[in-house]
Amino acid sequence: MIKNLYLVGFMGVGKSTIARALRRRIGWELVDIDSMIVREQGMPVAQIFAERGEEEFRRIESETLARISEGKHQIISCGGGVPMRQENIRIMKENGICILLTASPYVILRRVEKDTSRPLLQGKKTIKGISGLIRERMPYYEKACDERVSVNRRTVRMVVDEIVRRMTKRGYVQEQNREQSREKTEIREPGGGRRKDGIRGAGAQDLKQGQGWGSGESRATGDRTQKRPKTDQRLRAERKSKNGERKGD
Ligand SMILES: Nc1ncnc2c1ncn2[C@@H]1O[C@H](COP(=O)(O)OP(=O)(O)O)[C@@H](O)[C@H]1O
Ligand SMILES: O=C(O)C1=C[C@@H](OP(=O)(O)O)[C@@H](O)[C@H](O)C1
Ligand SMILES: [Mg+2]
Repeated sequence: MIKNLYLVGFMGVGKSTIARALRRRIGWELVDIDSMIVREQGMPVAQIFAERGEEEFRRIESETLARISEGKHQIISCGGGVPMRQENIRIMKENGICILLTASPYVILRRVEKDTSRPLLQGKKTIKGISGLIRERMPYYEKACDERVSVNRRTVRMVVDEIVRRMTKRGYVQEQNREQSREKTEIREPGGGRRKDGIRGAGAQDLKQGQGWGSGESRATGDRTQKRPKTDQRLRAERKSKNGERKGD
């Protein structure tokens, strides 16, 4: 049995969001390395970069990764820079499976353009800037990962389904009753509001069910909001998207 599941990939690809949704689905502990660093250091990532420098952030990041990797059955959301150190790759390989989430520069740009918490993206929020950074990092990401999953044109639920499918195929988790497990993957926000990017409240840190919130994540194509189709239509669409992925990824 594997110990941990590590999510890696470029900034804004959705590692933290997917990790939270996966926790509901497979019931493992959730550890977001950046959140843990922020909590333990008592300041945001951007402030650590500004006051202590990137090297110090990387040292803390590696130390945190090593420490949490001693635990088991954890979904570990890594910061986008984790695979840049060979030592970090070694730790992940020794302690679990590493899944790389990928997205086009366009999707990344849309997700990070209003965000100010990622210091390495300041002044680089253009297709050219993001493409350049992705190109530099991709060899390290490839080296670290055991599986890669595209998030382009996929909702949080679709990405989670795909990861669970891969984990099940490898015998690392047992697939639960699909509809039951979906309940756990519902992502809600107060008032049931629908976000512009087509997912519901996936950015919220502390999501709880049963608080009179909206009825779950909407299905989206190309991150655009759509009315949620009926179940059999939904399953057909999902199968179609999986076929598309096999051809395209
Ligand atoms: N599948 C998705 N569809 C649409 N938006 C998403 C999806 N996954 C994540 N997001 C949004 O993208 C942004 C970045 O996600 P986040 O989980 O913080 O990325 P990372 O941890 O990889 O940097 C957040 O606003 C999040 O809500
Ligand atoms: O790619 C990187 O070097 C970084 C990614 C960030 O995390 P996310 O990938 O969750 O945005 C955060 O760790 C820090 O800003 C550095
Ligand atoms: Mg994150």
